[in-house]
Amino acid sequence: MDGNFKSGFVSIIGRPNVGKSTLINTFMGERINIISDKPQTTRNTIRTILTHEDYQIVFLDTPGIHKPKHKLGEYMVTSAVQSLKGVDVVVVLIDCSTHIGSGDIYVFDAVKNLKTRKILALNKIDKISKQELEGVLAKITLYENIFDSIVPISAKLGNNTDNLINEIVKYLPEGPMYFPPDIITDVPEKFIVAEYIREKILLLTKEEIPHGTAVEVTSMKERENKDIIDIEATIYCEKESHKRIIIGKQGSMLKAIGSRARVDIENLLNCQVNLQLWVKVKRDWRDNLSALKALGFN
Ligand SMILES: Nc1nc2c(ncn2[C@@H]2O[C@H](COP(=O)(O)OP(=O)(O)OP(=O)(O)O)[C@@H](O)[C@H]2O)c(=O)[nH]1
Repeated sequence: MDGNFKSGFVSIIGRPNVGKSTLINTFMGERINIISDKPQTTRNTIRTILTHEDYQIVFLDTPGIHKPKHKLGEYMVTSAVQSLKGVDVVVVLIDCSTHIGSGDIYVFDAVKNLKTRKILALNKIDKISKQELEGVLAKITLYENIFDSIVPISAKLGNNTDNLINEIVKYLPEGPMYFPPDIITDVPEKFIVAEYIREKILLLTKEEIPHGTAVEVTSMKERENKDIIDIEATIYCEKESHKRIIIGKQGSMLKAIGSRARVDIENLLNCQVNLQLWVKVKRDWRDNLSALKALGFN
């Protein structure tokens, strides 16, 4: 570098499940955003800040772009497209281990006319052969004029992700440090704690339950003179039958969710945690605007 500090905002977009959160976590070397193999895991735009002596990148992790089915879906798409305005670089992520289809083309169309610099990152190359990658690259030539750079990566294994960072930095303007160097996210701890709990629900329950849940951390208190934090959180679900599943036989499911979440939260907060979980039914919360607001979706 020539000594001039570069900084800017970078949006990572792509259809659900392509690996956006995994990529940010790999860049950061820490688990910040929740990851699951079920699509539509990320609901809010989360800012993650990567500071290096020569640059600072503020990543915006956006909900996957997809065709909205209900109000929460609409919110997620609006949030994704909104985040493209006013950023310095857009990284479009696709999963090249699956067929490049209308979902990806929908994303290409969404960015086509943006003046912003655009990088296409072909993710999950660890899942395909060299030959298959060549096939993907050949197919992509149809769209390559949309992008300033094309970079194949494996977000999960960290393959070629340094190169992607270099490409991003190349397009960043000279600028100030927006956040102090030790700040890695502007999301309150409460939100991350709630996301960790939701991640365990996604991991441990099946079918319609995961997307019908929201988690609210209602209290986080440090015990006086003790290195222990008491946390209370409420899991909202849509039906009585879901509530029964989330609680499980004699509370076994809730216990499993709680103990796994607790390990992650203790790592995050670096101290002992006492976690109390409650389950409540809030019918149709996904279509209810005031319920969405109460749960932090603005
Ligand atoms: N094999 C492989 N799997 C990956 C890679 N990147 C992500 N995954 C997996 O793909 C799944 C989805 O990853 P996420 O990072 O949650 O995807 P996302 O795009 O943030 O998903 P949404 O939040 O739903 O939009 C997870 O099971 C990841 O482990 C990769 O490079 N290789």
